[in-house]
Amino acid sequence: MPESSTTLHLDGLQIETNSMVLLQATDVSIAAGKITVIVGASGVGKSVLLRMIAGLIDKQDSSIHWTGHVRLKTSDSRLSSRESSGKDTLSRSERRLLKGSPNSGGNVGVVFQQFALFDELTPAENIQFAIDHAAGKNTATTEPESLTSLQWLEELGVPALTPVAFLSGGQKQRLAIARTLAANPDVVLYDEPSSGLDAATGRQVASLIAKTHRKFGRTSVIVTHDYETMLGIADEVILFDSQSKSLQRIERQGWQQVPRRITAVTLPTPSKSQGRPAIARRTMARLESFLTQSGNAVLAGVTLPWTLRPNFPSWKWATRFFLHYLKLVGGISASIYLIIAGLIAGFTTTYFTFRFLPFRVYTQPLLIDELLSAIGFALYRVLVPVLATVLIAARCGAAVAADVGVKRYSGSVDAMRTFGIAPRLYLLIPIVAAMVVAVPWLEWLAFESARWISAVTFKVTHPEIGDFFWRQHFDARISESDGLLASEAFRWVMLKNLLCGVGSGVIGYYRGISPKRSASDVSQAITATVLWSTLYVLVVHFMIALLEF
Ligand SMILES: Nc1ncnc2c1ncn2[C@@H]1O[C@H](COP(=O)(O)OP(=O)(O)OP(=O)(O)O)[C@@H](O)[C@H]1O
Repeated sequence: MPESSTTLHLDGLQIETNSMVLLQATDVSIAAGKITVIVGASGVGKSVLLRMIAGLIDKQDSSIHWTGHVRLKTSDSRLSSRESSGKDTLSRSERRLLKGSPNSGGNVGVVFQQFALFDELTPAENIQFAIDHAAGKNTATTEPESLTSLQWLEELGVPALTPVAFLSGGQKQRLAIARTLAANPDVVLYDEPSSGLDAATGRQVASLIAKTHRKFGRTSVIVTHDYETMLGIADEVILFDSQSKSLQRIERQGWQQVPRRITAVTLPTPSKSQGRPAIARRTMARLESFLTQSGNAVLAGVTLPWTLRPNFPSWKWATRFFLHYLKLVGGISASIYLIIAGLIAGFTTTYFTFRFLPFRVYTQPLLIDELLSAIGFALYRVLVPVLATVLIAARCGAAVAADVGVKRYSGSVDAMRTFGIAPRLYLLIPIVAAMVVAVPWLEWLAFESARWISAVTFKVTHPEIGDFFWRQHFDARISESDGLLASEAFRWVMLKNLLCGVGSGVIGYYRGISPKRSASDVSQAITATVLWSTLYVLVVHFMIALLEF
């Protein structure tokens, strides 16, 4: 059996939330190559501790504060090379997130309670993703694994052809374990691996963890309140004591007493500020969150060009995510949506302009050619761009916010971080690139539909005049003499498309990626994206119109 030589040290660790202390300054070492089970009552802070060890809680996090250090130490000289070989793809804020944590290069893998799998990828692709991002790592385990993704699936008994969404809870759990191990981390953290499973399945999961631990040899840490299931496979047990708020190592002879020593968490008495009327508290919290998010939005806008530098760890995966987002924002449903919008705009402008022309019998013969070129001009330069980009901002911005929000809520974004990958690389940049490609395409579809229906409408309402006349005048002020693509009009339209598309994608991304504690946070992110991105698009059109005309 290969054995990990990596010990995990928690030095002077103190963790508190805004309302209570979870852990008093604590020093603990977690033995290399062993299974350590951390048990504690529900709500004592086990998941927060695990997220902290995994480098997923920023020291500047507004709701959880921690001090102290988490260190990985190998018994040979390989640690230093591991630390310096961590893939440097993280943005400044993400590097700050991992500062003080050992997980800057994917050294600590996490099997998340909610599995945190990528639903849009197949089971094999989920594992390949981990393998590709573990490649080149100088491992501290004695035998680096070189299984292929299909071998991992076979090893853990996960069906290769079933989409991730259709796997059972137990199969997802096994896939999550396989994916974490495939990334070749030194330390594997398991977050409540038996939660939500019946007793028999919980025991199966425990023996699977023991089996993979024996076979692949990592330092394993299981955080659980299900001591009955997990004590059976433990080498070491640490109690997260809710009274003393400390981590206490329990010697083997004391394990039988663990159930008695797990005591329910005492909820904190409300502090003075919490004693304020609920409405005042909620209003203050909302105002604070609004100001923080507005500040973050301005900062994100200013640093965007730097954030978008494409230093991908793998172009293959960047392309894979780009294609996912291209389908999401520019696929069939979005295309049909924009075609319908174009048809409505083209029909209404053409039909109603002539239908409600004042003193029609006299004015139409005089104005008909001018009116047609004005309709063409207005549709091309203003109406279709405004309509299309507003609809795209709402439809595609919401799709982006929903996709990223669900990834955030389900833990997939955290999973990416534990592989040492900044989410901006495979989420933000592919989203922006997909918008840059999709928005001109969707706008073109909308305009061509408007143009076509305008011709049909004119032909039906003016059968005596005919096609040629319509074409001659509708296009008169669109393409000008230097050809459509080289024309100034085209450049203005493209500028509006790109500004609106990129902005809507960025708003959707940042709304989606902000912390999500419940499903309603995801729906709020979607609503806010629709609101802010449509408003942003209208402002862009207004500002550009001032320059353009
Ligand atoms: N992001 C956060 N901001 C503020 N408080 C938090 C946050 N996450 C967790 N808490 C609080 O920290 C405490 C510990 O939560 P945690 O989820 O770690 O408990 P746990 O021991 O894992 O419980 P369980 O076994 O029921 O999952 C809870 O009171 C929780 O409300």
